[in-house]
Amino acid sequence: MSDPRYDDKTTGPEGPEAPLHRRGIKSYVLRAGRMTQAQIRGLEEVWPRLGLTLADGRQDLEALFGRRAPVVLEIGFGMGASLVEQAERHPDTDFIGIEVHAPGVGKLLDEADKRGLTNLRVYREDALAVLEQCLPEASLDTLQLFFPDPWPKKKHHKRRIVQPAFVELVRSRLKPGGTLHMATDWEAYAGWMAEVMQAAPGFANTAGAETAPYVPRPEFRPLTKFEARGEKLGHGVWDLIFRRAD
Ligand SMILES: C[S@@+](CC[C@H](N)C(=O)[O-])C[C@H]1O[C@@H](n2cnc3c(N)ncnc32)[C@H](O)[C@@H]1O
Repeated sequence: MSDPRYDDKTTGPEGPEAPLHRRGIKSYVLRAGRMTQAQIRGLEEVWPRLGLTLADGRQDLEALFGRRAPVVLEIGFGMGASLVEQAERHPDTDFIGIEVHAPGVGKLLDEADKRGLTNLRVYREDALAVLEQCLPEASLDTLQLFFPDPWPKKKHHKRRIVQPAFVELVRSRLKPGGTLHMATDWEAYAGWMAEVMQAAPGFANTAGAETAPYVPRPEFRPLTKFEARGEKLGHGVWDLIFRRAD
């Protein structure tokens, strides 16, 4: 069955000027799916320790992690393998993941527990609500958005998470000098991201003149499930890293 997030049969170019109807429009589709025992264990047994909800309200991140450390937020971590890998590789950095897909949240929690990670917390919520309601201004060192749903059809472009209002919200949650790192294997979405970012006030592109607006694939970004899937399909990959400049 075709999936509108990837089905680009009627795609056509559209600029980033399309308005963001943030209220009521979702950048995701909730899919039903069977859960493995490990995923259920993650959601039931590990969630009370590492899970966060909108009802927890605005966070004090130093109090949450019990220390002052750089904070990385990842939106849409999928099954979470790359986020777990990063948290394990960087014990001196704190990580927050947001994902709406329950099996992915369960899998991430199960893995985080098995590896004894203490520097990772998870929301199973819409990332826009978490950004607005739970994360303080100027609190993040990095925000990662890896392989977001491309929504290729023109009529679905309004469901793309990267929109002018979204990046304005992201900017407010980044510390000055903090970075927004996006990656996609959809060339048209990469161009859209670049246009949105170049028009967004208060950001500077970190790309050098040779590769701008993109940066070479950074070695520190672990291969994600969707990147591997795109590679098999022969897709290219585009990384964009913009710094909050003010
Ligand atoms: C194409 S998948 C990529 C997953 C992962 N980053 C990877 O590269 O393997 C995009 C993910 O973003 C999640 N997502 C989309 N919009 C979201 C939102 N507003 N809040 C939280 N998660 C979202 C979807 O549920 C989906 O799992």
